[in-house]
Amino acid sequence: MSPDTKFTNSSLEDLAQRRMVIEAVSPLIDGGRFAAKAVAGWPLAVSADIFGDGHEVFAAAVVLPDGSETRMAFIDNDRWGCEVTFDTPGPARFSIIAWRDLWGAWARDTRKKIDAGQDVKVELMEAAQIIAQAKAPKGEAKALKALATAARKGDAETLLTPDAARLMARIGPRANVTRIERDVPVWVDRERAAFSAWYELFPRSAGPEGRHGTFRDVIDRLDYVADLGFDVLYFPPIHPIGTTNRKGKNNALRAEPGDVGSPYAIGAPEGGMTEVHPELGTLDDFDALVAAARDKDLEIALDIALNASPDHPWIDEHPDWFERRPDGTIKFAENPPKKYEDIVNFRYYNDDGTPNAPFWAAVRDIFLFWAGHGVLCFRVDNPHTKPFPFWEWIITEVRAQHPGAIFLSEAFTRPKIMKRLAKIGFNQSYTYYTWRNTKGELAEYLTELTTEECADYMRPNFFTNTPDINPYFNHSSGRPGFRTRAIMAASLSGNWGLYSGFELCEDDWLPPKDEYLNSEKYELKHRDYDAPGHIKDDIRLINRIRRTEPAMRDFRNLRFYNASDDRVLYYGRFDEAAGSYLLFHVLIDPLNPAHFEFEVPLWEFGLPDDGSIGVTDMLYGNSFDWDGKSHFLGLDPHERPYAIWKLSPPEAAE
Ligand SMILES: O=P(O)(O)O[C@H]1O[C@H](CO)[C@@H](O[C@H]2O[C@H](CO)[C@@H](O)[C@H](O)[C@H]2O)[C@H](O)[C@H]1O
Repeated sequence: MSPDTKFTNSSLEDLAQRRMVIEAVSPLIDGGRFAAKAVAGWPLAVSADIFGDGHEVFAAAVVLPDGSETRMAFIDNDRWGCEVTFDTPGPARFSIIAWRDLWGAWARDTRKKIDAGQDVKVELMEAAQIIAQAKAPKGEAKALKALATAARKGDAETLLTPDAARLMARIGPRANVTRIERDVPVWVDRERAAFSAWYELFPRSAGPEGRHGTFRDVIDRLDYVADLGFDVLYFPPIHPIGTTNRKGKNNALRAEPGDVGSPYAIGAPEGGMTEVHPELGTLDDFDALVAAARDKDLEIALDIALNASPDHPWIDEHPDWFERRPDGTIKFAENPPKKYEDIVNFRYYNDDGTPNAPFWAAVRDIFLFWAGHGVLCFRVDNPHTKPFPFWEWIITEVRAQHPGAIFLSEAFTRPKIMKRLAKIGFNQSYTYYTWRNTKGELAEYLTELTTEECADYMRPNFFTNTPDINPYFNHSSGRPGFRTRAIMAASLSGNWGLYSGFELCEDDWLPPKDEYLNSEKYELKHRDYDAPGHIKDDIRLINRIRRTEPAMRDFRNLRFYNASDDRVLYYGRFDEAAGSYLLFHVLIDPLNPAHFEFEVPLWEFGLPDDGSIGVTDMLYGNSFDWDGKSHFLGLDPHERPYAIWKLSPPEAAE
C-alpha cells in the first residue's frame, strides 16, 4: 500500500515551489512595510542570497509587474544580483524568482564527462528530454529544432556551444520555480529627489535696502541663483505673520514697532497657509515667479511649517484644531529647550485617540493648493514633532495626485527618528553634516549614509548652513572653511544646499549657540552679493561639475582613499557606465597648509601599481598623467584648499 500523500500542512505544488531558497533580499525595508527608493531612469541594484540543495545549477530573475524579467547573475557566496530600471515616478514593485536550471546542469556535467573521456550516450538522451520540455516562441523554434536534431544524432559539441547555452537559458525548462512570498515595494522618484542643489533666500529681503522685498524682486534675483548653478530655490514661509507675541530682532520676546516678525509665526487676519504675506505681493505675483523660475530651470520649494500664530484665522474657525491646557488656554509651541512663544500647537489626535481628520485633510489641502500653483518641492519644518501616521497619510495623499512631489524633512533629531521619517516617505532629509567636521567624523558619517541599509530609503541633503544653523566650524574658519564646506556638501551628497549669505562667508554669531547674530528670521537683511571675499566661483564650479559629470549623481558611489594627513579628506566618485571618474582632496584644516602623500586608486581600473592614468585638474584645467600609485600634493587654505581631479583611464582615453 502506498503512503498517504495528502500532506496536512502543505500542498505538493507548494512543496515543489519552495525547493529554492531566496533570502536576504535587498533592497527590502522592514520586510516590505516600507518602500525602498529608486529614481526613474536610474538603475536600481537588486540582490538576494539564492541557493538550493545539492550540486545543481541555479538561475534567478527579477520580475516586474508587467512580467518582464531581468536575469540575476551569481556574484559570490550564493549572492545573486542585477540592476533594473523603472521609467516612471510613482509606486512600483518587483519580485524575484529562482529555479533549477536543468540545461545548465546538464551542459556543465556533460562537458566534464566528455573532457574525462567518458561515454555520454545516456546524457544525449537526457538532453533530448530537456529540449522537449523547452517552449520556443516563433522566432526560436528553428534553433530549438536544430538542437533536438543534434541530440538525436549524438552531436554533443553542437549542444555544448555558447549559442545553445544562450538559447536554452532563454527558453529551457525551469524546475521548482520558487518566488518570494510578497512583491517588494519600491517608490520611484523623479531625479530631482535624489540629485538637487538648493538655494535658500528670504523673499522679504530681496528688495532694495529699506524696503520689504516682493515676489517681483525675487524674479530679479533668479539670474543670480541660476548663475550659481542651483536648481531649487527655497523660501521660508511666505504667509501672513501674526502680531501677537511677535518676536523682535535676535529672538527678542517683544517686537519693536516696525519689526517684521518670524515668518514661521504663520497666520494673521489676512489669512494662513494658503495666503501670501500682503507685502510680498499677490498670488498672481507668486505664480509669475514660479513661471519665471521654471524658465531658468529653477524649481520653487516652499516651507510647510505647521505653526499657527495666535492670530491664525483657524483659531476662531476651528477651535478644536488646537491643543489646549486644562484651563482652556492654547498651548504655545516648543522644541525643548527652544520655546516658540509666537506660535501654538495643532491638535493631531482627538481625546479618544482617533485622528483629528478634518485637520489632517486641511493640511493635505495646503500641499495640494501649492502643488496647484506649480510647487512640488516642500521643505517640511520640524516633522519629528508631528505624528508619523499623519505624515505617512499626507505624503500618500499628495503623491496620489502628484507623484513628483518632493518632501524634505527638517528633522534635526535622533538618528532613528530621522530614518523613520525617510521610511514613511520623505524623499530627502536634513542631516548632521553641519556638525561633522573632522576627517574621521565625516568618513564615518558618510560610510553610514552610503553603505548601511538606510541608503536604500534615506537621501541626505547636505545644507552648509540654515537660518537656524550658523555652523560652529565657520565661526573661526574664515573663507577657506566656507569654500571647503561648500565643496564637500556638494560632492559628498546627491542633494545639497546653502542659505544665502554663506557664499559671502557671513559668520557673525550669537554666542554661545550656533545661531546667526541679527538673524534674518527676525529682520530684513540686505547684502552686497558682490562684496569681496565671496566664494561664488567655487559654488559655480562645483555645481557645473555636478551637472556635467554623471559620477556626481548617485552619491552611493562614494569611496574614501588613503591620504597621509589626517586633515585631508580624500574621496572618489566613479560612474563606470558613463566613463566619469572624479577624485577630491579637501583640506579640512582651514588655518594650516598640508603636504601629503596619496594613492591614485589605479586598482579600480585594473591597472598595476606602476601603471599610468590621465588626469585633468578641474580647478585650473591643465591635463597630465599620474605615473604610478604614489604621489604628493600640497594644499593651502588660502591658495588652494581643495583639488578636484577628473581621471581618464587608458580605455577611456582610447
Ligand atoms: O525647532 P527647529 O530648530 O527645528 O526649527 C524650526 O522650527 C521652528 C519653529 O517653526 C523655527 O523657529 C522660528 O520660528 C518660531 C516661530 O515663529 C520662532 O519662535 C523662532 O524664534 C524661530 O527660530 C525654525 O526657524 C525652524 O527651522
